[in-house]
Amino acid sequence: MYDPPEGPPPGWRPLKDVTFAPVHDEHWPKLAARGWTTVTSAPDTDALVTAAAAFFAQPAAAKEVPGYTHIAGEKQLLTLTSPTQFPPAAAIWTQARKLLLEALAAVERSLAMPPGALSRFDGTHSILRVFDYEGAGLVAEPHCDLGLLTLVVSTTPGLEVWDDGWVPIERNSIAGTLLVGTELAFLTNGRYSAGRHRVVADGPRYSVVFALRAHWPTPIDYTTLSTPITGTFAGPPTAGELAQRIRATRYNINGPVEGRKRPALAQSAQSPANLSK
Ligand SMILES: O=C(O)CCC(=O)C(=O)O
Ligand SMILES: [Fe+2]
Repeated sequence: MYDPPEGPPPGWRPLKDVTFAPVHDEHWPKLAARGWTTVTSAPDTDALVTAAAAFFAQPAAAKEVPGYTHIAGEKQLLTLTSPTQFPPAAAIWTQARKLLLEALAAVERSLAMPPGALSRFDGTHSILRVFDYEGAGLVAEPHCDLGLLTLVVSTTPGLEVWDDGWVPIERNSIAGTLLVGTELAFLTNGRYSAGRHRVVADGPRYSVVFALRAHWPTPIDYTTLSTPITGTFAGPPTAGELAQRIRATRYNINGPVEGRKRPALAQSAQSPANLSK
């Protein structure tokens, strides 16, 4: 069988070398090529996990709060849309957001974008999720995240990332994993790939997932995003319209199981070129 060559199409300029302290220099290029890399330091989530475990251990009636979901046999999760919604999460929210904004600044430098070209999408649409996985086996199906960048920190290995095969990235003791979301793949005109991942659990596992998502009202300035490295591109006028186009091509992996029986959506449906139409 013929395997197409790896790498950008002819004529694309290479990304600039950048240094981002929490990622080993030799690991950084994986972020663009595959959409994931490991970080050597991440916020300490112990206190948040302890508080969340106490919350999850309560009877169902006590958990009827906004953002709580239970998928029987698979997981319980708490989705926070602001840092004050669950006070034990406030410090992690601040630290994770800072780490991801710094990573985004490194992405800007690697693409010869002016400072702020991507980090200006920061706003009030980011989320923090705490998961209590109770099932075994595949507890989060393969997917790419919606947003700009995601940080995953867990108590037990389980996250797997795609690299021509599933890589159980948390089996080596790592501080956390950085994932590229579909919004960032689009805003870099595909120079950063969205990181495909899934969760395979072999016992109880807690994870803290901070997803930096583009602020919906922010206009997308294609002149600033188009550089000699990204090339020229165009698409929806605002981050909100971009998010809606991405959502229209996918389903929520943390939703009810019945809604997830559809075959995995073709990656092409989410390619930057398709989203710009
Ligand atoms: O729990 C995890 O490690 C990852 C969960 C995930 O991929 C997601 O919620 O998008
Ligand atoms: Fe995810």
